[in-house]
Amino acid sequence: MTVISVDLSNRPYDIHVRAGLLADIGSVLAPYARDSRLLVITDENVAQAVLPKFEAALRSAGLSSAQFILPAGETGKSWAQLEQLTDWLLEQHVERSDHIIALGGGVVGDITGFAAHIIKRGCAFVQIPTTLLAQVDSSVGGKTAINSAAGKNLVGAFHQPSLVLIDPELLSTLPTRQLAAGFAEVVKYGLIDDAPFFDFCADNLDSFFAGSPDIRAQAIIRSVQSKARIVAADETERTGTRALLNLGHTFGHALEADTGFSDRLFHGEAVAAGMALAFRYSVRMGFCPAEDAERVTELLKQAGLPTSLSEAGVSAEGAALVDYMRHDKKMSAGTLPFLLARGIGQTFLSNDVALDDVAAFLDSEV
Ligand SMILES: NC(=O)c1ccc[n+]([C@@H]2O[C@H](COP(=O)([O-])OP(=O)(O)OC[C@H]3O[C@@H](n4cnc5c(N)ncnc54)[C@H](O)[C@@H]3O)[C@@H](O)[C@H]2O)c1
Ligand SMILES: O=C(O)C(=O)C[C@@H](O)[C@H](O)[C@H](O)COP(=O)(O)O
Ligand SMILES: [Zn+2]
Repeated sequence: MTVISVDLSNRPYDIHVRAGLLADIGSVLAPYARDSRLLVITDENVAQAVLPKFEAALRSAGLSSAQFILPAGETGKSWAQLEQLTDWLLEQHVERSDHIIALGGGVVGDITGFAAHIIKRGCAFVQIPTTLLAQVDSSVGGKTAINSAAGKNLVGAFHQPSLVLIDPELLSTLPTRQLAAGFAEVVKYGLIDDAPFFDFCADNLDSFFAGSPDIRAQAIIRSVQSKARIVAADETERTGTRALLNLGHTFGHALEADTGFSDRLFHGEAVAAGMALAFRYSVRMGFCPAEDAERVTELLKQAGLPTSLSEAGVSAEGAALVDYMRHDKKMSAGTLPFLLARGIGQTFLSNDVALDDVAAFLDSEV
């Protein structure tokens, strides 16, 4: 087993990564149960694909669970679902000292973490991520949120999990399109500050998608190590370091909004198109060699991901997309800091981007 620590001074926690971990999860979770019982939040697909094995593992350790099952997909991250979820937790007489279990993808993890943050003014939670995206990104770092009418993740809180348990074997039931969406956030770590990891992703793409346990484990561990390092350096995105994890997201969240936060464009797919756009915009600004932007687009395309507005199914005008960006949480005193790149592995935050120019760039892309 690989254990990665998130070294936060006042609330450090561990991430366990091991193929086959699910079978032993009962004994790992036993210390987090009250009266041998756990409160588990999941979604309808995970309830089919993973929950039976999860419950069997709990039973073998003498534990039982009560479950709240969200609808699958981004609609699960809504005010309506948050209300139902918090009502259910109260019906279950959740206590502040309880650890709520998030068993699922980023949607389950984000809303469970937010519910845990607000219920009885805060209780603990454990992340058991079941998608690639959640294993490499959303389960680590404590960003929790729901979406609102104005945009993505606009209502939320920083609330760190107590423990993250990653079993790469859970990806065996994940549809290929979801695997590719998660792969975009894996590639992101290479693009931020780890060019050799970008090369690893390119060199091992076929093995990764073919299901090589070794390559998948390496990709997950390296991603989680990057995320843990960045989060520990800037837990609440105050210094600019954590903002690096937002590469591709200012464009991506606008694309998700334009496609209605729906299965027309998954989050990871929007991030892929957003990263390709961020690299091309960096070329336009004179920061990045065109060749690097082309390599980024090529790798994402090979993974089956969208790399342009049209491939993302977006036909909106640049000005309309920029209007979504005005809700970006990085916006400060009328300026939107933008993640740009000087090349692969050389992402930086720029305060010199004019939104009118971004709109013109987007119009030139169509
Ligand atoms: N908090 C963060 O730091 C952070 C980071 C990245 C993304 N996010 C958020 O995460 C969300 C996207 O997460 P996601 O891509 O995991 O989407 P998701 O949670 O919607 O899961 C994708 C799909 O896979 C299904 N699924 C999950 N596990 C499965 C399994 N093992 N086998 C079969 N099907 C399975 C789900 O039911 C769903 O239909 C977005 O809302 C995004 O904003 C948050
Ligand atoms: O953990 C972070 O910080 C990230 O930015 C990770 C992103 O992949 C993730 O999608 C995050 O939810 C986006 O953050 P937001 O603050 O733009 O909502
Ligand atoms: Zn993301």
